[in-house]
Amino acid sequence: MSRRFSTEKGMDVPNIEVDSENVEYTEEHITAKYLYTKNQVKVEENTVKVTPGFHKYTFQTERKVGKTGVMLIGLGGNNGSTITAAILANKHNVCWNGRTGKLEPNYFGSLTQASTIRLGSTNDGEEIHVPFNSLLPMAHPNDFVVGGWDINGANLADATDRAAVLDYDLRQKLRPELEKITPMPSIYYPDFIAANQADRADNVLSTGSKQKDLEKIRSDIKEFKSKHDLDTVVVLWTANTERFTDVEPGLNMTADEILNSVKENKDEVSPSNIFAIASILEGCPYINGSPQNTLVPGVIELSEKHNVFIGGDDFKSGQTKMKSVLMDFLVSAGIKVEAIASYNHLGNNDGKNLDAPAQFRSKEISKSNVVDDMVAMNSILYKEGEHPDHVVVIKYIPTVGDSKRALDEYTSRIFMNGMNTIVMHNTCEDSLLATPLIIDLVCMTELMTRIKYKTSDSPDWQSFKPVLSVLSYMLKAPLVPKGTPVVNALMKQQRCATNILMACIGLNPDHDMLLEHKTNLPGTVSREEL
Ligand SMILES: NC(=O)c1ccc[n+]([C@@H]2O[C@H](COP(=O)([O-])OP(=O)(O)OC[C@H]3O[C@@H](n4cnc5c(N)ncnc54)[C@H](O)[C@@H]3O)[C@@H](O)[C@H]2O)c1
Ligand SMILES: O=P([O-])([O-])O[C@@H]1[C@@H](O)[C@H](O)[C@@H](O)[C@H](O)[C@@H]1O
Repeated sequence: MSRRFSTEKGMDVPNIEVDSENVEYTEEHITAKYLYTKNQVKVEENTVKVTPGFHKYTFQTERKVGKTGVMLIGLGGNNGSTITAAILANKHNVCWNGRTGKLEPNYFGSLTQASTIRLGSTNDGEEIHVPFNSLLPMAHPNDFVVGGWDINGANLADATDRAAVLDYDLRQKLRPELEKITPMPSIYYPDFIAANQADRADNVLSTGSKQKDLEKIRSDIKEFKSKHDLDTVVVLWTANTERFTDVEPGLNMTADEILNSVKENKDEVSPSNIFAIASILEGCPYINGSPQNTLVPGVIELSEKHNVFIGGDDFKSGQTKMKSVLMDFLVSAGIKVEAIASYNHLGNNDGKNLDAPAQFRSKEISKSNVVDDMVAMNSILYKEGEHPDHVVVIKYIPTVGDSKRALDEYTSRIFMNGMNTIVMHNTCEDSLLATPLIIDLVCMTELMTRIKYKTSDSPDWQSFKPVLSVLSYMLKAPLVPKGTPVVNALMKQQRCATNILMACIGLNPDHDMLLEHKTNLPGTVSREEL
């Protein structure tokens, strides 16, 4: 049985209050002492020695959610225009007539806005699940101030019509507000995106140098922040997929190198490199929603020097999201996936840009590496270096527009060398699946700017590491701090995010054991009595 907390419009989400001597609530902060348990493993020849570890943290979260701005690079694109329109529709509860009658706006598909977390159970066995965004004070998308840049100058009303993602009636109702929004001119270096995008580029900066481009973007961010009196600005790339840049000494291996490469106007510095640098220098978190390698070592070092969050790469919205669930299920079940044929066709401008080999290659990389961790976790099935055959195909078929058709075939070896084939057809409404992730990326990033921690070894408050790997759930190719394992399995990523939020209010992670229903549960003890 599970109680339903209504999150109907106008109803507040439940107020979570943790009753523990280890959690303190003040006007400004929630401060929680947390015992982090971690098994330390040591492999000695054929012996695996495991030592249960206990690590004391104190997390502190600022309760005041600041006024949050979102600056989208690619504001006029399918994702950019759709998220802007959807926020307006939700904020003003704009309903519209669809094929099936009156339709209401929602944030379905967003982890932070439409998922729940199991807190535990009551004494009479009632399971209590609460909205994800009720655990800690979080920004609400309705309150986002949205702006940004685009190499195309269409206003957002024309852009949503061009995208044709949202229903016509809704677009018409939102037109008066949307047409007031026009993207700021952006950086356009033709070599980085497909040549077929050239006819879109009518709203480009012409400062004459990459250094001046950097200075202009920095001033755009400054001006946006001050004009709207913002506490936090998150800059997010949802512009076209760029080709990969070279990564080499002297170019972008260190913060100084990449700053010098900008000054020296080097060809290999991409528009997205410049946006990332500008954001970091303005103290604004930068998120890469596309697959290109914007976050080169020099940009990462710059974020570490300035202690500014960065995250990426490539929204995990449909076909890859399904892959990161199916592969986890199959391999965890001891089923050896030996071939994955991953094809899709789409007809939006993203698909048009990906029709060019260099841009497709960026996407192929992010879509292919997603199985690596799941293969690596089962050496019974896969020998050292063994991988499933895995092909990724993307074709551009204008007729289908944003309604991407994904066709996947998983061929696996099963018991006694039988073979099993799973075929899936998944109509991924690309922008309607990706834009809730933009909300989650911004909400989680803004929250992380308000969380500090200290430990028994380091008594000074510090923030999480600048490479924000807690965002992995939303991303195909998660960027992680050096030396960190890359986790792509979707449920592990979701548990990671959920349990970090639970830890920030001093709660235990949900381990699914439900011993209370399998044994006679003993009374609770304090940690000291353990
Ligand atoms: N399901 C999804 O939609 C999904 C999933 C994962 C990743 N992505 C990535 O998100 C990005 C956007 O997807 P989309 O469907 O909105 O694409 P889109 O082509 O509709 O929008 C991209 C926008 O970026 C603009 N642009 C290109 N270069 C720019 C620059 N240098 N500065 C500013 N604007 C620039 C274009 O004019 C366009 O309006 C793509 O890179 C895509 O690969 C999308
Ligand atoms: O997230 P996902 O559905 O696996 O991947 C999608 C690709 O299949 C699609 O071809 C591309 O246009 C989108 O940008 C997105 O990356």
